[in-house]
Amino acid sequence: MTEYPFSKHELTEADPGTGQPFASCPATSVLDVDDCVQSSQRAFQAYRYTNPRERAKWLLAWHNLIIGAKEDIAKIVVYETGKPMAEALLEVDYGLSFVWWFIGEAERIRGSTAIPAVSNRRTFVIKQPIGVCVALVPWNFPVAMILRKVTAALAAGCTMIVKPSPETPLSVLALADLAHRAGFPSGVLNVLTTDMANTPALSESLCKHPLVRKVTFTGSTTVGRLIARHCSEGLKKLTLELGGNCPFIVFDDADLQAALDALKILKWRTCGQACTHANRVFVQRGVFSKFEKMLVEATKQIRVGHGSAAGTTMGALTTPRAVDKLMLHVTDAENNGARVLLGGKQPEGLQGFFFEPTILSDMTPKMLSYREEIFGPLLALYAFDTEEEAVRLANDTSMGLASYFFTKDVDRTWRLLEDLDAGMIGMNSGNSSCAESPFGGIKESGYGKEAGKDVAIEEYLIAKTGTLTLHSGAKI
Ligand SMILES: NC(=O)c1ccc[n+]([C@@H]2O[C@H](COP(=O)([O-])OP(=O)(O)OC[C@H]3O[C@@H](n4cnc5c(N)ncnc54)[C@H](O)[C@@H]3O)[C@@H](O)[C@H]2O)c1
Ligand SMILES: O=CCCC(=O)O
Repeated sequence: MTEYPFSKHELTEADPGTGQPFASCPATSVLDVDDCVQSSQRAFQAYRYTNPRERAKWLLAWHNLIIGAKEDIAKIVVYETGKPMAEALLEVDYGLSFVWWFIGEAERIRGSTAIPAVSNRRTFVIKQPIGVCVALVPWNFPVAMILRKVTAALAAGCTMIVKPSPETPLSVLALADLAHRAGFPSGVLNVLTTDMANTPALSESLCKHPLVRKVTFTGSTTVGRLIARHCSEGLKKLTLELGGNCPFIVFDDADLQAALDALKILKWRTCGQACTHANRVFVQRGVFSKFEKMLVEATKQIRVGHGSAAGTTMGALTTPRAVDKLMLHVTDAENNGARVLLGGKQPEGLQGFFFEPTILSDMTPKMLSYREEIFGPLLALYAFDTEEEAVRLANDTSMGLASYFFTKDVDRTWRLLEDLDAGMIGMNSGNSSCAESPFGGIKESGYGKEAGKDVAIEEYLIAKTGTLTLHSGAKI
């Protein structure tokens, strides 16, 4: 890898599947921020005036290069995150869906015109790129999260600086290299890799730099609050995609197999590390025992192992701190009366950051896992009796990212769509994140939308109102 022009420090990456170092890359610091932002600002001055079709063509070239490098990118993701190869490949495909979507959006940015109450006036709103943007991105979907943010910004005519999580810088560097090869002018996409020690100061400095106009962050609510504080000083436009504490409700009349299939993905994929995952699984008492048994049987089929090993269906957690957190959740639940149906500890004979797929039953609102995002392979089962109780429990959280429910009752489906407090509602559906739909939460899960028609690209645009007075010839 070519040496990064600014920094002399190194970030060492560990393979979560072995716990051993496997690569290193530059660790930049606050001292590198101004040069980087200035480079993005210079690039912006030209890039903002490129024709949208030109931007779409560059995005298309990037899209095709990513397809060509899919296996290599996925392999990097396996070693950075711990996820199995099949999941890493799916992540690249998921990421590509955003590139494809924003290729189309680039040419569909629209303003508006109107005739106001003053008859000889005409008003119009034009949309322009906001300026230099910063993406602070997490480690759980390093490819998809970056592509979702960067392609929206670049389609809008903005330039972007990406600061990847210290755990996953290499996949981002690979994507940036492909963007360069796709023809994007230098400085349109810049990357500042860094280690954990430098992350807070570097992120703060990016958020507070006067030339940065927009920040987008995906990560925990705790860090999201900090970012909002940093951005408030310069009144920067901000998108926050934060934690979930997502409820998953199974009613007595549900198609249990469909609910199980959805839940398997919403809990075990990415080793439980997704903001949209089911954190609290509420099952109505009439089907509780049956569903519990189905779940345990299905979970026993999971093969935990290194992401690169054939047959692995669940990889390692990405960070060692996640293993400690899971132990804490299991101990807390057991101490408060939960039953461990499966797992509950680290598997034997595996090096690295592993945890057994764990199912806890007889959970109650007293428990830590009820209040906090688990972000790991721990499935917590709660029994309920009535729809009112299920809705009350589901909404009993400061978060509001996604909610899911399974029922065959159409009236109830509509009621729950209206009553559940979340930005995304899965109705007899599991994870429904896709490029075509707005992604984002309410309450402490953040604000702003990524993906979806018009709304996502709006996050990277400013609106300018023009008022023209006709001094002669006005017909109305
Ligand atoms: N919404 C998501 O997709 C998502 C992704 C990753 C992590 N998380 C949340 O994070 C928790 C665990 O992850 P973690 O242990 O890495 O948590 P964390 O809160 O330390 O970090 C979350 C993210 O923020 C970054 N970060 C940390 N401190 C920062 C700072 N001061 N300024 C800027 N960025 C900073 C990290 O590099 C990471 O990408 C999970 O429980 C989950 O709630 C959410
Ligand atoms: O974990 C955060 C994002 C997950 C998704 O895009 O579905």
